[in-house]
Amino acid sequence: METRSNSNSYIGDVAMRKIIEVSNVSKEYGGTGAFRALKDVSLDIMEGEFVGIMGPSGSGKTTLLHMMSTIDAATSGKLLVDGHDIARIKEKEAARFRRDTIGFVFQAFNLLDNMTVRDNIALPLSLNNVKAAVILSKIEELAGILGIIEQLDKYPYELSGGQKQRAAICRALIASPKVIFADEPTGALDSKSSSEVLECLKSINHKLGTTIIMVTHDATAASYCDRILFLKDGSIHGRLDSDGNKMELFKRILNMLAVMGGSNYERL
Ligand SMILES: Nc1ncnc2c1ncn2[C@@H]1O[C@H](COP(=O)(O)OP(=O)(O)OP(=O)(O)O)[C@@H](O)[C@H]1O
Repeated sequence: METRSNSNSYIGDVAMRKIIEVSNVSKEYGGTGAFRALKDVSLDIMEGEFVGIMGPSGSGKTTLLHMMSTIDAATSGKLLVDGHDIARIKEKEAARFRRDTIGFVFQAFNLLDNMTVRDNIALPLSLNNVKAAVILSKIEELAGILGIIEQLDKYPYELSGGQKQRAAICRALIASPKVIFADEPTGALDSKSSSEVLECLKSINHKLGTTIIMVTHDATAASYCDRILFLKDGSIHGRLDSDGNKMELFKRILNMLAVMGGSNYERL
């Protein structure tokens, strides 16, 4: 995540590719001029980053996630995802683009209770007419990384919350998306399950190079990120970069939230 520039960035000699480019994006709900949930937001997210979005309730976190994940359209401004201007591509192509490029993880898991975990994970690729053998081997590989091999033939209601979320992450990854958008992925989990899920997200970020963008209220969850973007009243209020020390970053997050005025922070 970076401030705007016209070219890709470099670390050493390695070019960092922008996967998301948000330029002066605003979002108004209830018709133009009614309520500005996002105000002229600009940011870049680089391929392979694990980025957190924090801010008080109502600050625009989910709205920004919906804009970047193309769930909803911005009122003004420009948004490029993997170099594509979603507002300019036809709806049919946009649906395929989303399917191939983006994966979602939600607080409520959204698994189907009448299908096994394996079938839940396979669903996005089954709908894409991918061969069964390819799907099954991909599921084994991902379930190995996420530690849910033994849960594959169970039904979601037989799993713990953490196992359900790890299954949901597998499903989000099955079509090999470049970006995973996670909206409060640990919001419904106890602290042990939260850590397991966050370790899994970190692991897929490292092993598969998947870019992860995560909205969270939880400073511990955010401390797993490479960078954190803080929203307040629909604008970017601050940014923190990790130097690799999770505990140090956690303290800096708490300081940032204190400076921002955390009166409507429910869970810190
Ligand atoms: N569909 C909508 N119609 C009207 N107003 C909306 C809509 N969605 C969100 N808002 C308003 O926009 C503002 C930002 O909402 P958003 O959900 O993005 O905040 P948030 O930071 O994700 O909050 P929370 O942490 O409580 O989930 C809020 O004031 C909210 O009431």
